Amino acid sequence: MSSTLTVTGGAPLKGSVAVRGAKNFVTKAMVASLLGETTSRLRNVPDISDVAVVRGLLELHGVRVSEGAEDGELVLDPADVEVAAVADIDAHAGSSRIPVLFCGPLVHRLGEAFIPDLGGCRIGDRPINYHLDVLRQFGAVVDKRPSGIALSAPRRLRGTRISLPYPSVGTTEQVLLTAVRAEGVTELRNAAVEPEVLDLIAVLQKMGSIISVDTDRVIRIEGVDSLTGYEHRALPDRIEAASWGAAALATGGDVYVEGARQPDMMTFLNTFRKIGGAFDVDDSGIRFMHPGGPLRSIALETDVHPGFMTDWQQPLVVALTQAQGLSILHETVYENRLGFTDALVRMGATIQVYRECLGSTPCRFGAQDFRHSAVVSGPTRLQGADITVPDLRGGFSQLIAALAADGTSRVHGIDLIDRGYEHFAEKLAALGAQAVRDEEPARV
Ligand SMILES: CC(=O)N[C@H]1[C@@H](OP(=O)(O)OP(=O)(O)OC[C@H]2O[C@@H](n3ccc(=O)[nH]c3=O)[C@H](O)[C@@H]2O)O[C@H](CO)[C@@H](O)[C@@H]1O
Ligand SMILES: C=C(OP(=O)(O)O)C(=O)O
Repeated sequence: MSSTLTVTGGAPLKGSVAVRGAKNFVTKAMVASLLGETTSRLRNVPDISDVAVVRGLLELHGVRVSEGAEDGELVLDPADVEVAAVADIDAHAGSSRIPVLFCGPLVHRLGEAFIPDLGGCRIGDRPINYHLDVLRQFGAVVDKRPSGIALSAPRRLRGTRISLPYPSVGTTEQVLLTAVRAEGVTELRNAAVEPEVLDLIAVLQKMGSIISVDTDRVIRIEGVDSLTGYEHRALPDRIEAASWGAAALATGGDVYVEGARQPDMMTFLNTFRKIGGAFDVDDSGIRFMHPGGPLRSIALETDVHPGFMTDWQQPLVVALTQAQGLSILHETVYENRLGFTDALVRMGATIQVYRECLGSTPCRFGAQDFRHSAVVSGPTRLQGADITVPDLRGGFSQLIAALAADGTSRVHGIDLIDRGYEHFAEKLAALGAQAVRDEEPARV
């Protein structure tokens, strides 16, 4: 089955929604529980499908996962971690990218690991060469097979000196989850320092790790012999929060996002204000508003933290279709994250996609054949359309376009949006949107 949302647009979103823990942190903290000798408790866990996928994979490896006393609390007991059957693991292939982070913890615990083919959003090639290179540096033997990757370690993994070619979030997490129980010290240069990475470091420190985050993207980890479980409240999802902010702006609305946290969203808020959006920060969240009057076009370049997040780009582009003049967009993190604009063009947006780097800094994709820059010309009225969502953020972006558009849209394949947006159809209803979810046979 695949789900469809029928959206009748044209009305501003107004009201309040709450965001819980970040998809891009919670799933990693769940994996970290594999490293502990005792039970972990993770709070503020959202009800999204990526959490369910990681839970299933942990359970296959013998971790007992149950709900805690508090709503959104997971209790993870790793007392009986075991080697899972490859056939069972195979069933998880293709649904999430998190399995690759099981490598270090499983190799420490069991001396071996099998990782299925990865899923996640198709927004580029998404190789895992950095991951495999760092695992080899720690002393793991990596064997690529048709259905996944088998890892083994003839002896305990050893700390090492690593310099990443690019500050990859996932590879930084791979290094952290592996180095904490390796023998000796690991020094990681050119590390990612996204807030979700820092929250993972906080979890690992609670478990007994010794990790310092130095200046200039250098992280030092002193390996220890054993770790305990942790208790932790996940940081809020700054991508979901920004997505609701973008939806408020594009629809001319006013949305209070309970749980949104300003320090993690500074760069988004600056951009939001430059476009002409207004916001108010209080102790419990952020209110995002369209203050009336025309929106302004901007030049926008995505980058690693503290730059403008690539995951914010897709939702915000819809607001740019409503801004006066030409906005220039340069996507520098993923080579193929502008495909979602095709549907926006069908809905009446004027967006031209280019292979050249249109930003101030030439990026890794400039010399290659990737359509990774765009010019958005506005404002244009959007019309409802039949859309099949291409990926998680692109899908939410198209949903925003449907909400801003005149007429009715049918948005197919919204199960992809369930990966990272908790109960979004209910939240839309709470904001006054006319959006009805129904199931239909999968489209082939
Ligand atoms: C589950 C999760 O947390 N996903 C986030 C994570 O993805 P993820 O951790 O997969 O993203 P990375 O930071 O690793 O990827 C950044 C860039 O490095 C490249 N690369 C990465 C690894 C590798 O082995 N080889 C390689 O070439 C990628 O193709 C991409 O061009 O960070 C991204 C960048 O903030 C976010 O958009 C994703 O939402
Ligand atoms: C790209 C994303 O996630 P993933 O890495 O899980 O595909 C995202 O959250 O936008």
